[in-house]
Formats: sequence, C-alpha cells, structure tokens
Amino acid sequence: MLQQSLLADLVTDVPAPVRLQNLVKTLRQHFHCGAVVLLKRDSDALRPIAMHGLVDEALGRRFVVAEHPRLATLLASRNPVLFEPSSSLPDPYDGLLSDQPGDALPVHDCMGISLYIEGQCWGVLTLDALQPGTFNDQSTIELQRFSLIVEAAIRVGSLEQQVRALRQNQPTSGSGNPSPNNLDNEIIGKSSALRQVISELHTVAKAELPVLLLGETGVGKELFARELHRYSKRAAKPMIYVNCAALPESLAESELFGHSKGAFSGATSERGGRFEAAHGGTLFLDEVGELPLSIQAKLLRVLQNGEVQRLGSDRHRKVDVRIVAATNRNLQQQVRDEQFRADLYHRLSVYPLPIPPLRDREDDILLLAGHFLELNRSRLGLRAIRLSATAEIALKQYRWPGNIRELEHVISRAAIKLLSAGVEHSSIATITEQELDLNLPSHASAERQVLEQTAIPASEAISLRDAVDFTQKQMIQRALALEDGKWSRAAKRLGVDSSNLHKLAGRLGIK
Ligand SMILES: Nc1ncnc2c1ncn2[C@@H]1O[C@H](COP(=O)(O)OP(=O)(O)OP(=O)(O)O)[C@@H](O)[C@H]1O
Repeated sequence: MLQQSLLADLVTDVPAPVRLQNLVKTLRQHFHCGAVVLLKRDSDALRPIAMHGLVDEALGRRFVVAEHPRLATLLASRNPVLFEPSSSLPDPYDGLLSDQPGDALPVHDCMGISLYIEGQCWGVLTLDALQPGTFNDQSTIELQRFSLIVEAAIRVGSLEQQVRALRQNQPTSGSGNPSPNNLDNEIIGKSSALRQVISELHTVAKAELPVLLLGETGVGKELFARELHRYSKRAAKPMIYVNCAALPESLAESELFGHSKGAFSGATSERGGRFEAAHGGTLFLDEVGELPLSIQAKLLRVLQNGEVQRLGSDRHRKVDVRIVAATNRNLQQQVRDEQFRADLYHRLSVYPLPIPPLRDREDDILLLAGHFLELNRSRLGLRAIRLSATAEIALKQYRWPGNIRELEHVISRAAIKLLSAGVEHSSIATITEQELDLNLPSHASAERQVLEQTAIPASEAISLRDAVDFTQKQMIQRALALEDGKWSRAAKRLGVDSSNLHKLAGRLGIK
C-alpha cells in the first residue's frame, strides 16, 4: 500500500519540493509518527528540506552534526538506526514537534536512515513517534525499502533541475554550482520575493556587469554580494571588501589605489591598494553612497581606464576588477543633490538589484528566527529553545526597520534574557513576546492575547466540527491582527472572498 502511494507521489507532475513534502507526509501517516524530516547535508550541518510534524521555524534551523549525536549516528551508518525510547542521546527536535503534549519531548521512539545519491552521502531521513513501541525491527526493514524511493525522488528532483538549467543555459548543483561554503554564507528564506532576487542574482553573476545592490540596512546586501561573487566566473579569485563609510578621506586614495614609498609621511614601503588585491576578482564597495566626492572622481577614472596609479608613482598598472557596490541610500536623490557624481552613478548602476525588506518577506521571518534560535541554542549551550505561539505572531506583526540584522539581535537578546531569568540549561526554553520586547501597537498585543486564549488545549476532547470552527476563528483573528483590522486585506491574506469572510466571521461570532 505504502509503496504504491510513495510511487504515486514520485510520478506526480508537481515541483520537486512539493513532491518531497508529499513523501514525508505519506511516511508520517504510514509509520504513525509525530514527525518525519528529510535533511540535506551541507558541509558540517544538516538542513531540513521537507518536514511534517515540526513547527514552521524548524525549516530555518541548521543542525550542526557534531552537536547532535543522533544525527551523527545516522550519518555514520549505511543501515537504518533505531534509537530505543530509553536512549540518553538528546533529540534534535526537542521542543519542536507541533503535537508535543508538554514542554519536553517525552520518552519516544526515533529511527532514521542516511540517504545516498550516486554513491555520495546526501543527507538523512528521520522519524519520531510520540508513542513508545511504535517502531520495531520490522519498521527499520520497511524504512530501508522506502528510503530507496525517497532517494529516487531526490534524484528525479535534481535531474529536473539540471534539465531546466540546461534549457536556460545555466550550471546546476549537479554540475558545479557552488554550495554555501559555511553556514554564515547561506541565504535563508523561501518567500517568493527572495527566490526571485536570488534567481536574478545567479543570472547576473555570470555576466561581467557591475551590479548595484540596493536595500535598507540589514537586508543582507553583503551576503548577496558574496553569493554573487561565488556564482561568478571570478569565484576562484578574491573578493575584496571595502567599507566606503569607514574610509577616512585622507587615506581613501592610498587604501584603494596603493602608494609608493615616501608618497606621504608614514609611507615607509611600497604598497598595492584594494584594486590591485582584487585583480581578476571582485571589488565590493559597501556603503558606496558615503564615498567623498574627491574620491568618486578618482574611482571613476580607474573604472574608465582600467588601470590604477599608486599614490606618488608615475606607473600605470592594468587591473581587471568587477565592481559590485551596495547602498541603503537613494543614490538618484544624492545625484540630484550633487552629493554623488552622475557619471559614476551610471557606471555603477548598470544592473541595479533591489533587495526587499524583511517586512515584505513574511514567509522568511520564522525561518530566519529558527536559524538564529538554533545558533543561540548552540552558543549558549541550551538543550532546546523555541518560540511561543504569540511570539511567532509578534515576529510577523513587527515592521523590522533594521531587517535581518535586527531579527538576529532580537532573538539573541531574548535568549540571553531567558538565561539570566534563571532558565535551566537542561530545560526547554520558550521565548515569549515579553522577551522579544518588540515595540508593537497595543491593539496588536490585544489580538495576540485573544489568539492564545482561543488555542485548543492538547488534552481537550473536542469534536472535529468544533476544532474546525476554532481553527477558522484563529486564522481569521490572526489575519485581522496582521492586517491592522482591515477586513478586505485579511480576506486577501486568507485567499477568500471578502463577503464570504464577513459571513463566516458572523457565524463564528467574531463580529
Ligand atoms: N537571508 C539571510 N539568511 C541568513 N542570514 C542573513 C540573511 N540576510 C541577512 N542575513 C544576516 O543578517 C546580517 C546583516 O546582513 P548584511 O550585513 O549582509 O546586511 P546589509 O544589507 O549589508 O546591511 P548594511 O546596509 O547595514 O551594511 C548578517 O549577519 C547576515 O549574515
């Protein structure tokens, strides 16, 4: 039965991520599990690709293998591994199961298997069942059989990706696309706005054009610049970073173009500048809007001539450098205000690439929060750390003027607050909206309280009909809270017609 169902999933004409999602859902039903997770290996960590039964933010977590002995055990074996309910090894999903009855993950069954594609370890599949005794030796035999189908689904997905890329004449991961070389380089998120920017970035990376990254502070411009370099033909050569805001005008010229011995007092030896260091590679001019006008003129000359002259030297040196610049300023306005040279602006902005602010990428907020939670869990030596339901909503309601950098600080600060309030390292720490301490309008907070009160207690015996009503009520109130009480926008968010929403809300007693 299961085999047929899995095979049917395999041949359905849906995008690969949806197919994998369907597969884990089918496995969860068959094995009567609380959670099934498919994780892909990325250097020293495992990243969830598809999951069923975990809270949404878990998708953004990166599980460093060395810190999660169960995952390390699975990777070290080619056979299925069954962890006894009495196993003392910590579970990576402690606190993260959506149906977890209490705070801590109770004694439970857990099994998993490593997955191999073309002889290479691709990742692992894990299954957790809340009822001890759910898995036995027979389950591991079945898991081994079904893992072949999961491997086939992964393989089909990667072949489809390669075919698509061949049609678009782009390389793919199967044919040498770089993968993040460490966790710090990974761009996390799944919103359509983010996916579109990444796809554009990968395409423009191959061209030799100068790129201007635009976006508010903390949206990830530097991260995108690094990604662009890694995907460019210059990836094997250096990318040199210059923070234009931190360059004092008096030193800027020698920093960028170098100097000869004795060019100024203190120039005790000949030195090449950042342009020469970036020869063959990429020069990243961060905060380019802050560059003094005098340096703008010199920079323009180098870009026009393709050669630099070290300060105090007559010699011209050819440099082959791709310029990627970034700013959170409105450069066009600066040009109008005569603070930025129009000719330099046109040279730098051959390909302007705006990066959307976090508030326009709602689907990324919980994933990023999950990523930062796991980093803090590891850094602070906590057993588990998660968000309360209202904390999740508060994160989505907030406007994030400081974008991802601010989200990272908010999560780190909240985790430290919990510790200083006496939360034990060995317990599951839950961040509530108090620890987040976001400056939200008071009506938003009132809406969240309502949501918390309307949540169905796990122990409650409740009819399916009432559960559906509860959920609908919750979803409507949540949408209203997120849309500042605007019914038409809430209807749009929920994908229903506005008049139907009013009718349903009337029946549920919301209005
Ligand atoms: N999508 C993302 N996934 C993971 N981390 C991210 C993402 N976007 C940004 N970050 C992290 O957020 C922080 C801020 O990013 P970054 O410095 O690239 O922003 P920026 O736009 O260059 O900011 P500024 O304009 O202030 O220089 C960094 O720690 C970065 O790694």
